[in-house]
Amino acid sequence: MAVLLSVRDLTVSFGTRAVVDLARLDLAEGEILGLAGESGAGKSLTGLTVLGLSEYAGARVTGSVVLAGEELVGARRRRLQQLRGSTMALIPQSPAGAFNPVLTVGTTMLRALRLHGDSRGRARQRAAEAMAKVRLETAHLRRYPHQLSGGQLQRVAIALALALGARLLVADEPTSALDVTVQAEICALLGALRDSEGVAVLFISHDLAVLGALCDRIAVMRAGRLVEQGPAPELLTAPRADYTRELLAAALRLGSGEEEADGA
Ligand SMILES: Nc1ncnc2c1ncn2[C@@H]1O[C@H](COP(=O)(O)OP(=O)(O)OP(=O)(O)O)[C@@H](O)[C@H]1O
Repeated sequence: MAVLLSVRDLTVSFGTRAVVDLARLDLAEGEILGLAGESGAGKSLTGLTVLGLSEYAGARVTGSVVLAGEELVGARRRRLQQLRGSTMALIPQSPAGAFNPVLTVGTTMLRALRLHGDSRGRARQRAAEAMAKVRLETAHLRRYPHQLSGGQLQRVAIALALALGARLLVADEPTSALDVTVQAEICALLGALRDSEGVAVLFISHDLAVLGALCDRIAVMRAGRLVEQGPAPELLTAPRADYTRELLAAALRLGSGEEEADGA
């Protein structure tokens, strides 16, 4: 499969402190790559940097991030704005904050599509098509964000990205605010969209069980650096790095602790 995203020698720094230092990370078209690691490992900043957003947080970025053949590090803000939506999109942890509360989600979607150059008719058609892809009725477009559940709103956020034509979704803990059943539904949806639409997903999570169920490959980060990466089943069953083994052991302990709590 063709490479969609190629990261090389990427550093992200605040002052003199480099919090991300990634030698090499690739993502193919139609691939789901999980980014794992404990809190503070630099996962979110890596995602934000791919989206061209970390400079807004005051970070300095060096190295190379090539998306669909185009260098993003040092690209003009206006160009990055165009690419966010048309080629790449953020699927946030809490989509409620990403939607304007006083507009119906349909109005938000139509405005975004019109901003990216669609006619009114084309925008309506695309919005309806995208809602079908995320398996939501178009009637939901007439609702306000607070009238939708967290899972439905997350689907609308994904629909908006698809309607705009995004090829890469950067999903930063997109299911951690949802209950377990809805979490599984959103993961299944992302897997289905990879298969049917060929979208690629950079899926950021500290939850190895979620990553194992969804991802084609997993990359493990620690203190800003890549510890190891590989196909998900191999990495989870035969990790090479001690740190990955520690993360897996911690996840297992957490899992068994939850079972005890459930059984109590
Ligand atoms: N705006 C900022 N200014 C200074 N340091 C920051 C800023 N944003 C993040 N950092 C630091 O960068 C490091 C990486 O943060 P990041 O949010 O990417 O970690 P993470 O792996 O996503 O963690 P979590 O799972 O808790 O979200 C942390 O040490 C954090 O304190």
